[in-house]
Amino acid sequence: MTARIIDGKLVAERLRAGLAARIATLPFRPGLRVVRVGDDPASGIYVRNKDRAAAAAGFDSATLHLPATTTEAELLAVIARLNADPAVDGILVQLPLPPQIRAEAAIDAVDPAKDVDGFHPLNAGRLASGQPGLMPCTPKGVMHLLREAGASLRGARALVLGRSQIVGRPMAQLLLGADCTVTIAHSRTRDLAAECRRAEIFVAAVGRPEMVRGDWVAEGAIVIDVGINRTAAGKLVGDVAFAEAAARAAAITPVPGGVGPMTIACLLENTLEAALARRQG
Ligand SMILES: NC(=O)C1=CN([C@@H]2O[C@H](COP(=O)(O)OP(=O)(O)OC[C@H]3O[C@@H](n4cnc5c(N)ncnc54)[C@H](OP(=O)(O)O)[C@@H]3O)[C@@H](O)[C@H]2O)C=CC1
Ligand SMILES: Nc1nc(=O)c2c([nH]1)NC[C@@H]1CN(c3ccc(C(=O)N[C@@H](CCC(=O)O)C(=O)O)cc3)C=[N+]21
Repeated sequence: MTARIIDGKLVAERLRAGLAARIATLPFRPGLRVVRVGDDPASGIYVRNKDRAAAAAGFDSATLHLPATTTEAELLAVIARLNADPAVDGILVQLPLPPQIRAEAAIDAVDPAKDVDGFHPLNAGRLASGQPGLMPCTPKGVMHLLREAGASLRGARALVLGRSQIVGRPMAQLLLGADCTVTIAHSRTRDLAAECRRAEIFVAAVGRPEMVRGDWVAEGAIVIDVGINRTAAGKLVGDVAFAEAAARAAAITPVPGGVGPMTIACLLENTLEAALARRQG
């Protein structure tokens, strides 16, 4: 089998065009503020792409770039100001943060109604309880791509490789909500390759370049590669060995041009959703 390539860039463009059309009818511009502390290079790509996409879709978007020496108290003060600002609908605190700042403290400080990352424990709890709320952008983007690929999810065996707070866990919750039979694999999983081979829907979010080999992939599986890893040569590669996996999968996402652009489109979708909920009750 040779896999169909799921074009995340194209799906993201369509999603953003739909958001732009809805925003054009509103009497206000949804406000997004990204807070970046220091100069983590991976965050640089994300912030640049996001700024461009937000402006083009009609958002009132800005990035607050704080020095790497910012204290936790200073960051919390910035977040408090954004929480109180009525023009701000969405707040994203870019991760990772420098070592003197606890990520948990920053995440907990964001008003859950403005938490467009969906990382606040209230929103994570809503997701785990099957209640509506702001959902993390990357897993939400993956669900869009699975629908786009025509995946039949009800009763399907899904495996999520990775159990991080920001990708793996919420991903598993969304798949469960879509009636998949979900396995979560991680660094302590026994017989990892055999577990992976059972999956009809395979989502890799492990952060290890090309760790998933072709023979870990079931014939006809749908493979979603969340990983974004930069090689020594400066090239971006996913968590999946693409050519090997594509020889067995029914459909697969590339890196770049797969999940990454969907994360940004879903961030904008969440910002519009937060704005409508806040301003129109
Ligand atoms: N496309 C996008 O928009 C985004 C992409 N990413 C990318 O996704 C990837 C994952 O990110 P994130 O979830 O934040 O990463 P984390 O490092 O937080 O989590 C990695 C997970 O993978 C597991 N893991 C690590 N090594 C192994 C191994 N050898 N075998 C099995 N499991 C392993 C860890 O297990 P354990 O819990 O046991 O330690 C952990 O649960 C990265 O490449 C990141 O750059 C992230 C966010 C957005
Ligand atoms: N609070 C917070 N929320 C996040 O969602 C968050 C974060 N912090 N920290 C960093 C990670 C990483 N991340 C990316 C999103 C999109 C691309 C992206 O657009 N990638 C494109 C382009 C890559 C390129 O051209 O270099 C692609 O994969 O095609 C990359 C990386 C969001 N993250």
